Amino acid sequence: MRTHVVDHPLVAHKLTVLRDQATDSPTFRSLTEELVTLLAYEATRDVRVEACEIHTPVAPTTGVRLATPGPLVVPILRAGLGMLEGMMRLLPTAEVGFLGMVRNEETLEAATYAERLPDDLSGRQCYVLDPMLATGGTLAAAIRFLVDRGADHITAVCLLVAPEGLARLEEELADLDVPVTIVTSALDERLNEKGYIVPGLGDAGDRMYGVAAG
Ligand SMILES: O=P(O)(O)OC[C@H]1O[C@H](OP(=O)(O)OP(=O)(O)O)[C@H](O)[C@@H]1O
Ligand SMILES: O=c1cc[nH]c(=O)[nH]1
Ligand SMILES: [Mg+2]
Repeated sequence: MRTHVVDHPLVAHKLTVLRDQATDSPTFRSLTEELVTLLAYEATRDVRVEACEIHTPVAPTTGVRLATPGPLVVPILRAGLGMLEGMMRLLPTAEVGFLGMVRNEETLEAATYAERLPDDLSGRQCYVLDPMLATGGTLAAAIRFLVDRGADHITAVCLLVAPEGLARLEEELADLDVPVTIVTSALDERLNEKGYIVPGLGDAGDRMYGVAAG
């Protein structure tokens, strides 16, 4: 597994505003989109392309286009939904599949409550969107789900990751022979006793959409 922390002053600036508890929901949502577009530029460095012949108004030439089948973008509901538009700005022709997952805040175990994805992901490159990689339970389950369906290349885009979550992914996904890359704007210090990332930004879903029951 490879982890890439994007080192760019605009990423750091936007992340700082997201972390600030004084930032309101509309600002949080629009900054998330902007930040994800910057992360998406790095996350798509190895998006699959194929050669193609075209004619410019002046001469024939060889270029590249996205390979077929194209990438699948998978936001993890709820909070991953707030990252979708930022990603689609760079991959407007990508297909989108949805996974609804929630972490039990007592046990910290992840559960899947919704799934809307192609049945067969053979040969598909998948981009998973989830703002927070905390204990890693949610992302580990999501990645295994996609690989079990046939996905052969996984990139997860996360606003923030915790060292504990990265270690869990390394351990739980060690048996996969599919390349997994995590692209993030920061590797934070640790988790607190409630499984929240420190310093983090709080509950990403709540900050985007309001406090959810349960
Ligand atoms: O790494 P983990 O410890 O599994 O935690 C990370 C998960 O927690 C949050 O989702 P949450 O369960 O709060 O659902 P929500 O997006 O609906 O708020 C976050 O968006 C991740 O999906
Ligand atoms: O810090 C955290 C941890 C899990 N989920 C969040 O939204 N924030
Ligand atoms: Mg939440």
